[in-house]
Amino acid sequence: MADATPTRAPEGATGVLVLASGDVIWGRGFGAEGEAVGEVCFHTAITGYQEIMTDPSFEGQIITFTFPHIGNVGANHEDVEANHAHALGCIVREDVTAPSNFRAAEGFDSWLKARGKIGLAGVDTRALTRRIREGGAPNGVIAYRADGRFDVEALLAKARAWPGLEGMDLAKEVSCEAHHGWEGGVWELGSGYTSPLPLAGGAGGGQAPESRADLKAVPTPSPSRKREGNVPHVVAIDYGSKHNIFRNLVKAGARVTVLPATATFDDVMAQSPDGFFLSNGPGDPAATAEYAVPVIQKMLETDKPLFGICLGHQLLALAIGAKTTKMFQGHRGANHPVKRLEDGRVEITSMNHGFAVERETLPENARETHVSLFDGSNCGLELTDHPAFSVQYHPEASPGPQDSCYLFEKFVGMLG
Ligand SMILES: NC(=O)CC[C@H](N)C(=O)O
Repeated sequence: MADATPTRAPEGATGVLVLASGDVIWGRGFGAEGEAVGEVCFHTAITGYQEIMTDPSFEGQIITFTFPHIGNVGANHEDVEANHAHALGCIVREDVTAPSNFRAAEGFDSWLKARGKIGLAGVDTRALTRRIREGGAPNGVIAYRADGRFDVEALLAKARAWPGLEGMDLAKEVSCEAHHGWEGGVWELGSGYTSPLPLAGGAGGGQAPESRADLKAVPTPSPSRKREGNVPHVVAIDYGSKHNIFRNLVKAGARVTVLPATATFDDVMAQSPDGFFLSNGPGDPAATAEYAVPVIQKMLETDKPLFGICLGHQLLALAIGAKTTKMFQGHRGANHPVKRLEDGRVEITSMNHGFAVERETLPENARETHVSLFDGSNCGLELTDHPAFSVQYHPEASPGPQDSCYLFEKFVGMLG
């Protein structure tokens, strides 16, 4: 890593990462040309780069993949967790090779390019990861120019001017615009996405990929259809949700209606829910809390069950008076062990968070249910006076292990 001086790119370098500290890391650009500023984090998952790039929780972040071979199974139309790619870009060790997989529809390079996302290859990702582990997740700019001409001073100024994720509300920006019904279950080998509920227009085989427009075309079931066929109705608040959460709720037997992050309590109740779901999402939970917490507090005044994941967990904690804090480097990977305190069982989980709930601030009516076996941080809570619980990790996997899928069944089972 060299000091930031306005230099020409070294021979062959078409991409660069400029950190706010002044570190300049050269590499080879791929995907879309351009530049983007955000927080640089690292992710330890070995598979699932498409799900990771499309996870809306990564809005505002540039992902360093610690696994050296990223992109070699290409990209397909199914492994997406939202209708857009949300991570700003990715940093990888080896160049992306031609895809080799029966499911690949195109290369990872062209997939990123079509979504305006920047890739940087040829980086010593171990050194960068060590830097993040020791110094915390830095702000930085990732840039790709095929002609290799960069104004490093300007990129550095941009990295330094970026205010950082703390205090930033991004949920509103990635949430859906209007409420819609969710259709479609989980993916299965051989059949693709299952569709336990009929799809709009009679199309079978799961929701169309990467098309929020298609989702909007699905008529929202009228509240009068609530409990139709004894299917419990979950109203989910979309703070930047991953699709696999909704697929798992459907698999567990629920009907799901998705509402925007800014939905009011009246909007929620107009859907006649049997239970509430609070989704994952990007940014600082304390910033999103300004409009989310009053709604959640009203939800807790009803007798209906509530379940939250990741940002949803943090927002539930804030709604009951606890506090959240920015973590030093965050947790992002598909192998994070978590201990379930009730019986000591260990769940290997998928994680992606940069903020955490401060356990000491949990009120008397909340009980900690899960802790991280990596650093002891809080990973779950339940209320003792209300049927509400939440987890910091991602039981829906995508990517990652499915040890914690039982939580969807637990929640839907509570809906009575
Ligand atoms: N995956 C998530 O929901 C992330 C929550 C929050 N934005 C965090 O980084 O901690």
